[in-house]
Amino acid sequence: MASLLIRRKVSSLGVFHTLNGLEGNMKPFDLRCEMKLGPLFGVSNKIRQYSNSSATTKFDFTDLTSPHTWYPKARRKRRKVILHMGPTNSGKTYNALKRLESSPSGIYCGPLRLLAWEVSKRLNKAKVPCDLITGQEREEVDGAKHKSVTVEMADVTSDYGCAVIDEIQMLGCKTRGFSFTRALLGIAADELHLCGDAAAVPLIQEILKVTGDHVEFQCYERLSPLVPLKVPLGPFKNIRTGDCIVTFSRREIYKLKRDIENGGKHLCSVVYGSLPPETRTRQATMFNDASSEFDVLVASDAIGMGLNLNISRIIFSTMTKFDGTEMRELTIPEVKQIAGRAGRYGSKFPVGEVTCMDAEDLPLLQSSLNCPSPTLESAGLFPTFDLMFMYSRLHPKSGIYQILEHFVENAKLSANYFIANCEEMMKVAAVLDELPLGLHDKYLFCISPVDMNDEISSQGLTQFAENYARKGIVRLREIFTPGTLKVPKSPAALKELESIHKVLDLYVWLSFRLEESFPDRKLASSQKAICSLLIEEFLERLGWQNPRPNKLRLQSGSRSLLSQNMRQYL
Ligand SMILES: Nc1ncnc2c1ncn2[C@@H]1O[C@H](COP(=O)(O)OP(=O)(O)OP(=O)(O)O)[C@@H](O)[C@H]1O
Repeated sequence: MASLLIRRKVSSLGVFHTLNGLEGNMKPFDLRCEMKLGPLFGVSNKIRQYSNSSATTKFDFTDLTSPHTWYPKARRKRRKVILHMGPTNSGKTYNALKRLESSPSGIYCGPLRLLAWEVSKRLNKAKVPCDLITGQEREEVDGAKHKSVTVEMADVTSDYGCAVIDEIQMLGCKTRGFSFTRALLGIAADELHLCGDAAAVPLIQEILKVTGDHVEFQCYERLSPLVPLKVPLGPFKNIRTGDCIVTFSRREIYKLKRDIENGGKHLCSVVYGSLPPETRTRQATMFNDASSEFDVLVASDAIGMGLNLNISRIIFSTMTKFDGTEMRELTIPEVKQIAGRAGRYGSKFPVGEVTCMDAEDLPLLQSSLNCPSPTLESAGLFPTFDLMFMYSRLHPKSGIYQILEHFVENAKLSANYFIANCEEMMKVAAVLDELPLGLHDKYLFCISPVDMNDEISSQGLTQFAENYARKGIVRLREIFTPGTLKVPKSPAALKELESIHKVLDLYVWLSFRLEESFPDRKLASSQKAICSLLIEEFLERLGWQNPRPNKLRLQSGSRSLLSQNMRQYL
């Protein structure tokens, strides 16, 4: 029987997650349904507690209109919520962390592993023992009553004196926003400090109207000026000490570093998302240290949040980035966030400057800095495990893929919320359904922050899929008549093909993502490409529609070469 407090460790991905069993849905509940479900997972008393005994309305698992009721522990408190709102470099986080430090217990939830890492270091240094919990690591400190976590790891089952959620405007993020919403609604703290852009204020106020919390504001002004320059950088000889050139791919970072260092005047530190925190800190320290020769920084937008660096001038090498799906222009908040790193208060440079490498990018830079960030309209939401579990008991044949699909298609939401973009989760879900795992493990794998830009976690997941892909290829050789691609007709064989297809498809997708993020890696590209071609063959011959046309992005040269070689594998 499931206990109310489910606490598990998924060691293969280093994920630790706590979930409050039935977090309580205070909706009318069909008692017949309770009778059926309650004994199965030992929560009938809990359900009864939140159910209306006179109600006869059928319980609708896809009704997500009152997510605040999922967190009874937080609802039992009248939390004091302090909104620290203002531009970058205005001291919002500084003030919130001061409160956290002086509180008898607390939790910091940040958007980046590096920020969680910095806050835990800072608190421990200030003799406030603090655990560090992220998707990659769990470092426990003796006697710690404080935790510094990435927001996905926020604990909604414990009581805290103080909690800080940094960069709260990210609750509008399509993919990760739901974790910020969960932390906002679910953390049971006497004081909850929210730091971020003022664009999130109306939405947060709306969301908190129903929680009974007491809301206060602290508004901030930038602590040092930021000056947009009217001229672009021009040639690399114009680079000077304290410059930070921002670009969005690792390949481009190293190319810029080479180009600048070839000029013979500067050495460059580099900072990007997938560097281990220790390495990033070393690179940042070298750059911050006036006596070091590394006086220029080349970085990705990983410097955009929270990091305090001695940057005098931010130079955008481009104003477009690939966001995992397409190339697009930087958004206003992204431009502000990155530009805001120049001239940090207390750094060597009291005034920050910002420009672009190319003159044609200047108008977009200027307009983005001059416009207020668009007001956030809605926050991400994702059903809790309890809701999925209950749904699965009534539909025992559904895998997690189908359950997710059902929730995405049928979720009922209030105007303040949108359902999280589950595209990536569903790709993982499709593979998980082929594996002998329980629903809870599958759920954890799906919502785990497997950062596909992080080499270790993405590689882990890819290897996981690869093993199954290999088995799939072996099986394909058995199913197909050697030398031909004649498709068997029996429903069982077709079903099997469909599941092999799912695994191969996921494997190929993961491999391409991995290669995109880490171009230096030598992946087994021929095997990957063969999988890709097999998938296309299946789709064509079975008349299935390719759900992601053009996503596999096989170059045409290697395509025809592999097409020739493919038959030997069948
Ligand atoms: N009262 C203060 N005394 C000393 N240093 C301060 C004070 N307020 C802020 N700072 C310093 O100013 C810098 C910017 O502060 P902080 O990181 O809190 O800004 P922020 O508004 O959260 O910015 P961002 O949104 O860009 O992360 C930090 O280096 C911080 O330590």
